Amino acid sequence: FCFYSSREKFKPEMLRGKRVIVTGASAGIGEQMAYHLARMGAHVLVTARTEAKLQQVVERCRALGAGSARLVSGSMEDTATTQQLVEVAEAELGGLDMLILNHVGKSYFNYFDGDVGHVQKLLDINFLSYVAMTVSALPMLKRSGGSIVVVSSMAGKVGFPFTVPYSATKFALDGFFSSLRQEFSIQSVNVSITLCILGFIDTENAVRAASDVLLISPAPKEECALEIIKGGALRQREVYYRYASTKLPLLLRDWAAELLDLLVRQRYRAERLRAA
Ligand SMILES: NC(=O)C1=CN([C@@H]2O[C@H](COP(=O)(O)OP(=O)(O)OC[C@H]3O[C@@H](n4cnc5c(N)ncnc54)[C@H](OP(=O)(O)O)[C@@H]3O)[C@@H](O)[C@H]2O)C=CC1
Ligand SMILES: CC(C)CCC[C@@H](C)[C@H]1CC[C@H]2[C@@H]3C(=O)C=C4C[C@@H](O)CC[C@]4(C)[C@H]3CC[C@]12C
Repeated sequence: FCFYSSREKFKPEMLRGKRVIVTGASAGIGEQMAYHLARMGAHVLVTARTEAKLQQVVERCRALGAGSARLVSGSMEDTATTQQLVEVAEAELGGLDMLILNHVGKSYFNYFDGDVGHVQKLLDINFLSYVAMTVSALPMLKRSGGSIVVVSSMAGKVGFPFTVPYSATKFALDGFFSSLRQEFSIQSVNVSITLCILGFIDTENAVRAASDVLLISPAPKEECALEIIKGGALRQREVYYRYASTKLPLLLRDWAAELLDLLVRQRYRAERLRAA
């Protein structure tokens, strides 16, 4: 009874007029999320480093019917970017309903090379900037009873080979945001936190990096983007996409970890990695 009665149905109208920040929106899943939000009539504020690409995304969002569309360009390593995003949301949108944290810094798909500096840099971009954005946007989200959506990965729940620095940053997100969700619950803070556990998705960067090595076909970024938005709008604690290839393998994780590790390794053709 509890299971079914708590399942509200998603309707695109849920996003109409909502004010949403999407990070990493110049490409891949973030770009597709911006288009879905635009079709639903949301006010979208997109961000990434490449201003020219963001300009095109904003134009397409307007054509698709967005309530409004704006951009802030800059690196998430830079606190000035987070500050500017929050200022634009406050001054031009009058607040914020949903913060979608999606960007990731460039890494390599190969054996860990021992570069500690790269791990540090990736933690700054993939983890610390998520924390900083959350802290800066929280007053607005508390006012609106809004939502934080954190895009993570199966690699943030299970150790996969060839993504050592990346995986560390994604595990960190789970620790931070799952702990924070508990505190919000204790303090009755009406801000939802949705952690998204994604499998292999067909974005340009991911396919280029990994498709040769992986014996898994990537899932479509358009559908992935929609499932993330749905989960955020319904205030779900976690989103699994695709469900069968993420949620089901996780059933093995705590009870048959060695078996899961073995099944994972069988899906990699390590001999095809380009020499590091
Ligand atoms: N694709 C996949 O197979 C999977 C993806 N995911 C997750 O989904 C999310 C999106 O992935 P995907 O769409 O593939 O990623 P992409 O590589 O396609 O896009 C990454 C985005 O982040 C931006 N970005 C990169 N570096 C910075 C920076 N320093 N500051 C600000 N923005 C930056 C890029 O724009 P710009 O270069 O202009 O700054 C771009 O818009 C990520 O969180 C990823 O971990 C999870 C599981 C699998
Ligand atoms: C065998 C099953 C239990 C499921 C396995 C799923 C595996 C294969 C999935 C889950 C998470 C995926 C990685 C990811 O999160 C993000 C990126 C960044 C991108 O730029 C390059 C591709 C990469 C490394 C993905 C590669 C494929 C991974 C490991």
